[in-house]
Amino acid sequence: MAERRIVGDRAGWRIRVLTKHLRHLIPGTSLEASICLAYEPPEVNSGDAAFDKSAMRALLDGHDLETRDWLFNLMAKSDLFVSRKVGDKVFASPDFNEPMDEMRDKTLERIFFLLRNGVFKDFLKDNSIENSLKQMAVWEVLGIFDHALSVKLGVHFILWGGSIVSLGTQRHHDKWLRITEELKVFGCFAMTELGHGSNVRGIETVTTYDPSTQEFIIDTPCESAQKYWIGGAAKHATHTIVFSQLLIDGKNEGVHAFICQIRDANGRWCRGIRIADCGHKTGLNGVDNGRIWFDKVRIPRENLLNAVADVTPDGQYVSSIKNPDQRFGVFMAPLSSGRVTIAMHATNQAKVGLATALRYALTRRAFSVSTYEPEMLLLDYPSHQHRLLPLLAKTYAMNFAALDLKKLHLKKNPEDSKVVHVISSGFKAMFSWHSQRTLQECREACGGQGLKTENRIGNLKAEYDVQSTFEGDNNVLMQQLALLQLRERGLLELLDAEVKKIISTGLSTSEALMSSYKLAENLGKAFTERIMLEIFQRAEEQATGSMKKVLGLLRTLSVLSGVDEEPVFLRYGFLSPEQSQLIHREVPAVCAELRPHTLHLVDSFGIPQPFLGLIAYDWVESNAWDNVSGGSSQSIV
Ligand SMILES: Cc1cc2nc3c(=O)[nH]c(=O)nc-3n(C[C@H](O)[C@H](O)[C@H](O)COP(=O)(O)OP(=O)(O)OC[C@H]3O[C@@H](n4cnc5c(N)ncnc54)[C@H](O)[C@@H]3O)c2cc1C
Repeated sequence: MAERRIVGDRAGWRIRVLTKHLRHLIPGTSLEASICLAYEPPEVNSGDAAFDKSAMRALLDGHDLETRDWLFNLMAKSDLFVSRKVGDKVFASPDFNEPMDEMRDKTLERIFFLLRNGVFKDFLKDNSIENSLKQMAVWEVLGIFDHALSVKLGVHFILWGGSIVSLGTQRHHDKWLRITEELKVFGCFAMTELGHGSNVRGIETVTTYDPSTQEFIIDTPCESAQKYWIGGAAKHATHTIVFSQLLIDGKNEGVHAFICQIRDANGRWCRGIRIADCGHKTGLNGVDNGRIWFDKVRIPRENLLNAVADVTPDGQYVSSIKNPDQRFGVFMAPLSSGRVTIAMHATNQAKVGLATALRYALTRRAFSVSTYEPEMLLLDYPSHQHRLLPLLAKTYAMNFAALDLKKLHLKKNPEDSKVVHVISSGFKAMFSWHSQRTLQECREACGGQGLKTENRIGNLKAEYDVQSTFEGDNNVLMQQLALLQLRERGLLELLDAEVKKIISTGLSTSEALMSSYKLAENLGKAFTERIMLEIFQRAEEQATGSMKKVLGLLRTLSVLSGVDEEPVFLRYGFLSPEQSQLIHREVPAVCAELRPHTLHLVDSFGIPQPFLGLIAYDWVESNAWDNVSGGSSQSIV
């Protein structure tokens, strides 16, 4: 019966689509059903959900569902965010065909629209965990719309504002937080230099102190010390946090952070400041990245962010942290928040890509098993399931892990900082790599449609590509991770043996660790995956019935496929060849079991239709003639 109902729905649907087409093209035509259109909405090719999708969505999002829906809705109703309307559907996405300057101005316009609508209210003045979680929900939703928008705001609120909160004291909070929240100042974060990116300790900007005027003097002593890539600096920022070596009485006290104004109220550079544009990028052109030189710029003594170190009016250096390594660690703290945000964004991008590609796989048919048989749905090919469903399972695992990380980060005590640093570094690196890999697979899984701007996936890849290198380069983070404190036994023992062997040849410990980089990186991955598995199991405990069963399948698939694709397990003898073969056979079986749940699993992401990519079905259903008319796809608003 159920089968007959679905077949009936399909036939009815085809007739409706054809009717629409032919009436439009040849008014008055008499119509018959035809099989020439092989697209059906994804819902036709999925049964009813075996679990409660709203409960699954609540488990995935974890907090602030109302805020998320309110913001999605606010954007989907504004022409500033909607690039295209197709029949009764709207598609919210930036126009990536706009010239760079227009994209940057549009980002700013969107920010002020959000400000007028109260989106940033109490973002910095209210430090409660509830308010911080709400902010994170806002970043997530904005990031689903556009990475440039979330980066530009992230630089202003998380890096500039967050540095003032965590590295500054009351006098800084009183002076800067309210005007930051109201966007009366626009802040940026100048850490990276042309000569030093990953190695922040090596930066060459120098700050000295003049007791006669009670001012600091910031200087760019050479070309490699110019600040580079500074988000917001090229056009809009009025102020920056500058990271610089602090020289007191000729002694280098290490990297410190200062507040410095770079533009006046008319947008002109302040005295001693020079700024240049980093120019067009392969993605993220809605952000104005710039270069800054400081030519002996004078700032008041109070502009040193002095939570852990200060300079007295007569020029004495004082610090509550004597150990320079620990002090440096504190100054890097704002980057932890950035890494938590990247872990969330990376998960969400994978979700948008998968929701789009899996919906496509549930509408698109290609080839028949035998002549006269209907063509098969892409998602019914085991190979297609094998390409996409393990990525879906891993994305679920990442979702729970990112949610856990957010809470760990917001609730941390000072003594937890190192743990948060290690976990956020591992998650940031693994998730951003996973997201890029997923988007590429999704783009290919949509065939030619994957290249269409409206499909979103290609642009997401370009816009989010930078995640693997900023806020700590992934490769560097993964090695640091392993060296710090991890105890993944098998790999750790191997690493230990290898390092000792190299040292016995006369090399230093650092040199030995450097040449054992592959083992160190694998150790980092093993650690991260184990933590993710533990978090997944905890999330599963909150579910019951069918939902628990489906989550169990996803967990199994994420672990099995992770092991299956990672030759390190076999190479180092953690798995026998027989175990490896068994896993290899199990992955397709679990994929097949998950297949009926696919649409409901991506629906549970809670990402509304306007924020997903346009799939082939959308074109057939309501838009086939728009393209024929020759208009640019971005101009039909
Ligand atoms: C779009 C964009 C926006 C940015 N926004 C800001 C901003 O607002 N503020 C800011 O301060 N910075 C910003 N940055 C800079 C960013 O943080 C740096 O690019 C990043 O830290 C990497 O530094 P780098 O580019 O100098 O790379 P490098 O440090 O030169 O690294 C190059 C390569 O060398 C490898 N490598 C480096 N060290 C090691 C090692 N020890 N062992 C093995 N391999 C190593 C890395 O893995 C990497 O693959 C931004 C960058 C971009 C592209």
